[in-house]
Amino acid sequence: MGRKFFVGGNWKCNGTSEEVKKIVSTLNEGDVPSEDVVEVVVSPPFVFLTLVKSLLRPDFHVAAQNCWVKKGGAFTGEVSAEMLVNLGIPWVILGHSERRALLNESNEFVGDKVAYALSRGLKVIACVGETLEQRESGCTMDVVAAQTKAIAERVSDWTNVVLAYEPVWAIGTGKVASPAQAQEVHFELRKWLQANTSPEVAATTRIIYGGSVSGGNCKELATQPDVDGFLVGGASLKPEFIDIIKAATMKKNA
Ligand SMILES: O=C(CO)COP(=O)(O)O
Repeated sequence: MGRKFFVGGNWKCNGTSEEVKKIVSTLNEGDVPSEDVVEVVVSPPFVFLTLVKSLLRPDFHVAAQNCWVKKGGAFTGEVSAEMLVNLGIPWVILGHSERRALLNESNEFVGDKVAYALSRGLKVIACVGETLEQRESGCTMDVVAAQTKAIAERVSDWTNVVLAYEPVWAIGTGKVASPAQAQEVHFELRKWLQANTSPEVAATTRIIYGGSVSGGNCKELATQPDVDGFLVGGASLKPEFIDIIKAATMKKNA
């Protein structure tokens, strides 16, 4: 089906310029599979985007962690999709659960952002995921389907979308979803795409997992048939990010 393994590193709101340079130099020295096997994208805070882009090895790419929902203008504190394009930043993460929860980004707002960013030529890592309460009350699929639906209603071409399943209860908690739990939701999401977009979109869209991914648990997660890569938080700031990128070879051999 040709879904190239995808590993994203979400640095969140971390780092000084010295720390950022150190992380980049570790990444640049890392021995990882070729671009044919794995697509690697790192996402520093806005203020470090150009620094990282200028220092980072050419086979790794850069993502912003957010962008504004429409054309720039009188929106103090926001960064527009046009600005990212202007700086040559190819990717943006949208709909991260931290923004949904802390900044009240609704499904519709995230859907609008995804559509606008794509329309400007950005590639999008769109995040979905349920809270612990939602999982425990048995509505995981309802939640992630509603989040995905708000995107699907606004987007017809999924070529430049990577869907990140990030259960909120697994983010930054050290409580990783089991490979079976991740596979179950990824399988259901793919089924949802099949029914609500097209069989082709379902077969080709990468669905990546995020939530306490580490050098220790990445291999087993990577062997799951519907896990097409990872969105890594904490571990993406450490040398073990290289090991997580290498999990791509598990997929090839799986
Ligand atoms: O939110 C995440 C990536 O976007 C996951 O964060 P952690 O890997 O730190 O749990």
